[in-house]
Amino acid sequence: MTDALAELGWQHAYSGKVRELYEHAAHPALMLVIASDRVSAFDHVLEPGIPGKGALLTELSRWWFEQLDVPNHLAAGDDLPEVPTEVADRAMLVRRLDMHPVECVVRGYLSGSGWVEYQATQSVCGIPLPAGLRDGDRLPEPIYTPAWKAPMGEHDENITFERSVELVGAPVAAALRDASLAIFARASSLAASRGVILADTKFEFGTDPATGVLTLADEVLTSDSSRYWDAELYAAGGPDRLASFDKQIVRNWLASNWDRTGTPPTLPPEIVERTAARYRELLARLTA
Ligand SMILES: C[C@H](c1ccccc1)n1cc(-c2ncnc(N)c2C#N)cn1
Repeated sequence: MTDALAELGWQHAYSGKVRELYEHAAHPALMLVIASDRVSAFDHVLEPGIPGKGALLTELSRWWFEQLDVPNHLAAGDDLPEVPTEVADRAMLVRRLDMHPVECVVRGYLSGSGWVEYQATQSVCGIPLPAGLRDGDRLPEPIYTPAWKAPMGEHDENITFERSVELVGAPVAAALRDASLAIFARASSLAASRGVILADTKFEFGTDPATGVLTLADEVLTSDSSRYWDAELYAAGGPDRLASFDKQIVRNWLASNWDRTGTPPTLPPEIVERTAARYRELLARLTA
């Protein structure tokens, strides 16, 4: 695949856990984001990949970009560089932005790093919350809980809104917050109409150097950048109420087959296929 990319002038620029970023010398204002079939859990990239995951999450990002009435980084126009057919269904051709070093996290429910911080401080990112909340509880209203983008391989660090002002300046910090909360409201409402809870998500924004417009970047509202729960399971309140729509099968299998030391075991074919089916199901339910 990399030969086909190189033959078309694409040069590898950056590797994430599950995605790659490419540049093109003849098209400096464009970049290519390619999603792999790799899946990560417990901070490990697991083997084997999940067939179709990259394409399914790319399709979900594209669909959300269409649903959201905000400027986004998807490239359009005539003189676009060719993308190899081998990766086309899991690739996004995007405009190069001046990226802001803030992970714009919005939480409608208390979970993950928010739950950890809440237990210690009864707040998240400096936002005080009611006492007595449990892991997975719905918050009185969605909260904006930014994080500082840590270097590759390190955990992002939850920061206060005031710290984000120091990082990007007051006007951009306020615009990031307002845009993130507005998009989350729209997306969580649409997901709810499909019986899916959008518990939390992470947006990334940049400023378009050609126009100065704040622009939604990266992947958007995928199950890699968001927590999606099944609304019926959540309402039932059972042990699966916080089951990640796509990764719970993997997490449950690892919990019973790995002691969390060393590298995780290879996933058996049945777990791989059931997980692939869940990715397909999530896309089908959200985009129905
Ligand atoms: C974190 C993320 C990433 C993606 C894919 C693989 C590894 C990392 N990333 C996105 C940019 C980026 N830079 C300039 N303009 C853009 N439109 C984008 C985007 N999207 C830089 N890094």
